[in-house]
Amino acid sequence: MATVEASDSDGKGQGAETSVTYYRLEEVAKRNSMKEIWLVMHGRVYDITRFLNEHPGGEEVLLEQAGADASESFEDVGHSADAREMLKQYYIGDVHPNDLKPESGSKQKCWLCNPKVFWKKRI
Ligand code: HEM
Repeated sequence: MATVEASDSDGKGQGAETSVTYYRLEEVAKRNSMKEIWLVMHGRVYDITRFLNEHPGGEEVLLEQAGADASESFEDVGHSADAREMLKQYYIGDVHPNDLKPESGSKQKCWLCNPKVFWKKRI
């Protein structure tokens, strides 16, 4: 785990300072039980231990994703704006930059599916 001070200010002491804690994926992977459950979603780490019993979709689906990247499953369900808002209260930090991989489902991923990029590549 590493904590880095990030600042929105112009360096003159103005603006809100925030500190981000970075977690390695191997650290997240250890939190995979009912006792402690963390998830990664879109590069962010969430400690959802206290949410387990409250999840409207049940605890089983969360346990299946425990300690792993649940971005795709979360999006597949088509969670509401309320659900996305709820996420904030469980946020504990970001995935360490060295462990970040390109988001699956990104527009860049499938150039064949994107006519503009497809034609560019052919020329
Ligand atoms: C901390 C992360 C999550 C939060 C805050 C959350 C929140 C919610 C909420 C509020 C609902 C009610 C429906 C809605 O408002 O969209 C819901 C339903 C559901 N969630 Fe999640 N969820 C989370 C993660 C997940 C994950 C990782 C899965 C993985 C499969 C999942 C699967 C489901 C399912 C299957 C339903 C039921 C959908 C239905 O009955 O139509 N959720 N969740």
